[in-house]
Amino acid sequence: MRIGIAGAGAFGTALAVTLAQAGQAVTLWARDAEAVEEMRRTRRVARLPEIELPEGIEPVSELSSLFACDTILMALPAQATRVFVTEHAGALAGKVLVACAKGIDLHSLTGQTAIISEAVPSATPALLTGPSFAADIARGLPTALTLACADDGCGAALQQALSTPTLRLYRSADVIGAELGGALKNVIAIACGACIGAGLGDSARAALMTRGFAEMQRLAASLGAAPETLMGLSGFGDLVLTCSSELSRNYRYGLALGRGEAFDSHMTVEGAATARAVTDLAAARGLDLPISAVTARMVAGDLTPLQALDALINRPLKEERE
Ligand SMILES: NC(=O)C1=CN([C@@H]2O[C@H](COP(=O)(O)OP(=O)(O)OC[C@H]3O[C@@H](n4cnc5c(N)ncnc54)[C@H](O)[C@@H]3O)[C@@H](O)[C@H]2O)C=CC1
Ligand SMILES: O=C(CO)COP(=O)(O)O
Repeated sequence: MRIGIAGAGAFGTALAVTLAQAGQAVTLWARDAEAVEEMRRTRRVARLPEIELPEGIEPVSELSSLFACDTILMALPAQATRVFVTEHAGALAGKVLVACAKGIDLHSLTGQTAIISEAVPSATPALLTGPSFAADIARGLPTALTLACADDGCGAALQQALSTPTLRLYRSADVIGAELGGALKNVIAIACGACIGAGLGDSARAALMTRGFAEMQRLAASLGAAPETLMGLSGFGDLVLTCSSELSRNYRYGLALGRGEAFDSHMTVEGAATARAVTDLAAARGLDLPISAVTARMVAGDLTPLQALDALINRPLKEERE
């Protein structure tokens, strides 16, 4: 298996580092030729400046080098994947394409693997997701993720090839469930950050995580996910990590909203677009997802965190299981 990674941001680089340290040769592609030249010279990447790139990583800016690989990990931001795979559908034909982004595409309202399948029908789509910060993976801290693939043989081969001494992969055939868990938890993480940033307390955050998880389960079930997948690493596991750590950009973005502060617009915050996508999906399916809905309105600047709280806490009382 010849592994290429599209996107030399934090996550793409972290995966390249752990794979190279485990002895794999990795082609790491970035679109910016100058940045790649700098990576070659310094063996460092801007998004993970404290990490030295091992020898096994070849940074490239030529797409032909990336397309020479048979297995490509797609580590671009979620909203960039559709354009990339559509533009390069011919070169990607027949390849194994592993989606690593966590977000719902705003244009199609589908997950990353559906975008891949639509643009490149002959590719085999898979998904790598679960609780992990790029910095932890790159530093060699222990991490467990989900490798989801509808094709069992391909899933097993990817599980073997992408596991390293510090990165343990569990296999799943429920691609839809795994990708929804990873995408939807980012929306709830923004809500939790806003809650803490606005000084509403840890009890309110626990309520948001729990009721937010109920929303994730509701939407995922309506889109065909297996309930147990949401209980695993890609759903519950990643929700816990992202809603409770200031290493999360989604959580930090929420904190800034809660405090009324500005946030770095160059930072990848997947939950912002996905909150809008979730609102559209919920409307189309007649689902009530109040936390996701007020989060989308906070992101759009239509509600302050305190107005969002007001909207949530004054809803009609109901049974917990509803
Ligand atoms: N950073 C983390 O800890 C983790 C990130 N992820 C997921 O990985 C995905 C990527 O995140 P990061 O690497 O952290 O983001 P990042 O912001 O560090 O890197 C994204 C990279 O993609 C490049 N890029 C953006 N648009 C592009 C386009 N149209 N064509 C080509 N390149 C483009 C950027 O220049 C940048 O190098 C996100 O969906 C995120 O949720 C998943 C697990 C952990
Ligand atoms: O997905 C992640 C952790 O599993 C990374 O979270 P952020 O994108 O919020 O930084």
